Amino acid sequence: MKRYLIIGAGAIGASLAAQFELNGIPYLLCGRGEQIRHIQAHGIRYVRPEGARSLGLQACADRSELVLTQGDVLVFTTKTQDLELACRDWAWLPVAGSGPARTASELPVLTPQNGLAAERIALRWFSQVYGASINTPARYTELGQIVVGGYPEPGLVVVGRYPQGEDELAAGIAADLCRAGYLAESRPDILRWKAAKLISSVRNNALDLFEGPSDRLQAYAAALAQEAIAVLGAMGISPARAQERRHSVSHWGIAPGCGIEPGQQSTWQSIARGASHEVDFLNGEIVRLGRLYGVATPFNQAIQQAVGQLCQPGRSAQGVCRGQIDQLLSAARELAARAG
Ligand SMILES: NC(=O)C1=CN([C@@H]2O[C@H](COP(=O)(O)OP(=O)(O)OC[C@H]3O[C@@H](n4cnc5c(N)ncnc54)[C@H](OP(=O)(O)O)[C@@H]3O)[C@@H](O)[C@H]2O)C=CC1
Ligand SMILES: CC(C)(CO)C(=O)C(=O)O
Repeated sequence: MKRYLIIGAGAIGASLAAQFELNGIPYLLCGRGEQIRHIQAHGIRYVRPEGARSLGLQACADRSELVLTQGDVLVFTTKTQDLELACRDWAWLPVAGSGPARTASELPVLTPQNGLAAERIALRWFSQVYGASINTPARYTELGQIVVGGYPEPGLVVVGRYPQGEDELAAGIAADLCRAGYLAESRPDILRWKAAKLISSVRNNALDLFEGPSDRLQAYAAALAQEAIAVLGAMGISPARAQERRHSVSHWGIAPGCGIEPGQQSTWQSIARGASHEVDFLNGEIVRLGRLYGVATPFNQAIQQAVGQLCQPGRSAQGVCRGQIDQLLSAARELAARAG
């Protein structure tokens, strides 16, 4: 029987676990630190637009106590910057039973991270990697509480074998996610779906940390997205269009007043908690790919650099650091002039 081992008890991991718990899908949430200890002791306060409830979750704080089985699917729900370490920690764990998998590296893994880097990272250790693009407004900023504002379904998910292909397992995972309440589907071209999500991540996430006149913020957002589109074009990737979804999603959105505020996406949340941020794998991924494919990316480079400088290690978790859009614009123009 299939069981989902969800590794990382943050916004995505704990909300997936909550949906699995509520809908009878076998899972175990494997986390670290005080968050998972708190979940083991008290469960979570799960806040949805319909209301908040206390929910006990199947949780594990120590993977050495765990027996992996042939039906396990590993779902890595760490931020991209933490994925390599998580893969190394899990790949060589033994798998019980007489099936084909002897170590976890032979079990399927699912990578719902934003960006394009996660699947490449996971493939170094795992032979069956399934990418996922997940659109779910989920918030983890308080110990023991997860808010998910997607309504009526918690979120939209596309799953596919990486680098491409559609198979029974991808279809089975999508079916389980549908049973868990998501609008989910499997597709043979997961890279195109992740590329489409990356455009919106580079447009919005890091810019949540900047303030200034809204027309300049909007113009900067458009420039970030244009660079991403140019880089993806140079790579020969045509991002998936919303109309390609098999489900109609026109009814779906973020419920007003649900506790998810505009401008507080996953990067903002990491910084609000004093945790490390993912910008080097979002805007930084566009910069890296731009360097590989010969596309200038001064706007993404300037924001990656500015966030890196704003969020030096060891900073306090009190208050989210803010940059000024005008300074960011000047830095991007200078980089563009230098690039010629
Ligand atoms: N939040 C959102 O609304 C959305 C997020 N995403 C994407 O999903 C991914 C996850 O984001 P999100 O859930 O917000 O991130 P969070 O920071 O909320 O959660 C990640 C969790 O993983 C834990 N973790 C890190 N390394 C390990 C490890 N080795 N073993 C066990 N646990 C570990 C972290 O612990 P610790 O707190 O100790 O660091 C943290 O609790 C990102 O790629 C993000 O871009 C996609 C769509 C929406
Ligand atoms: C915009 C959002 C909430 C969509 O899922 C997201 O991906 C993030 O916060 O990084």
